[in-house]
Amino acid sequence: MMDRIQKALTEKGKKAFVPYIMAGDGGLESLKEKLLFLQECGADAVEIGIPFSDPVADGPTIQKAGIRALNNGTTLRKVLEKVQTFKAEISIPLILMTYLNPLVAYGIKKFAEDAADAGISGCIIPDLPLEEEDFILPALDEHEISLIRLVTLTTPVERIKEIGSRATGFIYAVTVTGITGARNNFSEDLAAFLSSVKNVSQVPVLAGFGVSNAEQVREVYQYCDGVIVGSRIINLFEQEDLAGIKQLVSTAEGISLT
Ligand SMILES: O=P(O)(O)OC[C@@H](O)[C@@H](O)c1c[nH]c2ccccc12
Repeated sequence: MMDRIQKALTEKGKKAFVPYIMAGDGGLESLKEKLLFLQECGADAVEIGIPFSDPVADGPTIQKAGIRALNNGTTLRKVLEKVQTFKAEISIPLILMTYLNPLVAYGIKKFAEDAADAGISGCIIPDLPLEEEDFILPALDEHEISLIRLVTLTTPVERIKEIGSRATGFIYAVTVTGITGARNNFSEDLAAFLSSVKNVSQVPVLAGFGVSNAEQVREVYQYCDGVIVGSRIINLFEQEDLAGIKQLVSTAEGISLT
């Protein structure tokens, strides 16, 4: 059965565009406004980052956004409380990106309950290994929150298969070796990598890390079902370039799935 995320990413028949924003960057008050704007631009889902003091996978742009958010007192609890107040106005799935530590500190069961209450559809937990999923999956399942799993260019084939068979929502294919942030070009192995992930996946495969302009979006669309753009979106919001965001998100329009 398709979950909410999978449905949202496929029902329009076009490639998916999923922006990432850091909750609390620019003040938690701006979160609603940003989400409504991205929804209006045609984003198919939004990934909301929870700021954390040791963000091991984050590049400079996301790290700085995280520091700004932490400095103005943003916490997982405040984000969930805030999103709960305007969830009725958001129709696209919201996916939380958080490291494990804030979840454990919050309490897994309580987190799943409060996230569901805030209308959250999925979670990305980059430092949760496949082998350790069991202590969190039952709580997420109970509240119909999908766990989004990551694969990278260095993930062994057997492991990609295992992830493909467990996948819910979408598979997050990391297109570079290293941290988030803009890149000039992708690995030569990108096409083969994304195709191999697609071959074993029942759910859409979205590529992210280093995708920062329309040309790169179109390039990765050749090999997968959608894209996630973080650092560039954060920069454009910082520059208050809303037209630039609108234009970038609309790259997906008219590019059909398959
Ligand atoms: O910023 P980029 O290069 O566009 O990549 C997306 C990324 O920022 C976002 O999905 C993300 C931010 N932090 C992460 C940590 C792990 C996995 C993914 C993420």
